[in-house]
Amino acid sequence: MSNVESNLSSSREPPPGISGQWVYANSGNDDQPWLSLEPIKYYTDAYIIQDNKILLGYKKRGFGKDMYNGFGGKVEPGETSLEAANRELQEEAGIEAPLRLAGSFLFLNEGDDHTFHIDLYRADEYTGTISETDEMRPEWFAIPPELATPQGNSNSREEVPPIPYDEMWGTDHQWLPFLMAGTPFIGRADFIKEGTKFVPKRWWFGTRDSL
Ligand SMILES: CNc1ncnc2c1ncn2[C@@H]1O[C@H](COP(=O)(O)OP(=O)(O)OP(=O)(O)O)[C@@H](O)[C@H]1O
Repeated sequence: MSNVESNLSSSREPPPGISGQWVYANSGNDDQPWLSLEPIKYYTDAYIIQDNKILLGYKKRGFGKDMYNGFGGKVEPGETSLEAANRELQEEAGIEAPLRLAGSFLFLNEGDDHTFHIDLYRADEYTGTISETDEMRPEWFAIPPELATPQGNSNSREEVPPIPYDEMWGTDHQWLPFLMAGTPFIGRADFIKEGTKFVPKRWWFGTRDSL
């Protein structure tokens, strides 16, 4: 096998920390070394999808400040990941929803003493009134036309802006389409910090037909 072929086939293999039967979906900066895995801390992010729109929150303080993200946070001791996702959705957006696991990924940031394991949840309905909190400002964005479904009311979709990927984590555009399509996914994203910015160093995502 030539070097080019062996690099290509190894970049399609799941990275350290990822196991199970996953089909390669995308990767980037495959020539970069992976960071070394650190002890894992568990986090959640939750997304509401309705009428071909997705609800994101603009983070007003703390980690990820000034970026749009799902509603979520740390899994506290004694909680399951799903319990944490429900609690954080209530705390940060003021709503309740029948969240379902959509995928997960590992996030490493150079120099950090831990690896983030982030479970991503989705619900297609919610109860309560979406409310701005100290931490998050909720806003609706349009699902891209290729992922929009006929069930949704597309008129309201046209009244909101497209997903603001340039104000989100640098690898979100690699996996958020899987969450919106309902395709289970897993992955890993390593970042380096340049000044105050987090820059993707290397990433890999895989999918499968069902969880
Ligand atoms: C590529 N990297 C990433 N991509 C997408 N989302 C990421 C992320 N890295 C962290 N996140 C999310 O950012 C929130 C931080 O949580 P954070 O606010 O610190 O937690 P929590 O609310 O428990 O904290 P406080 O109680 O306020 O300290 C939490 O939803 C977590 O999933």
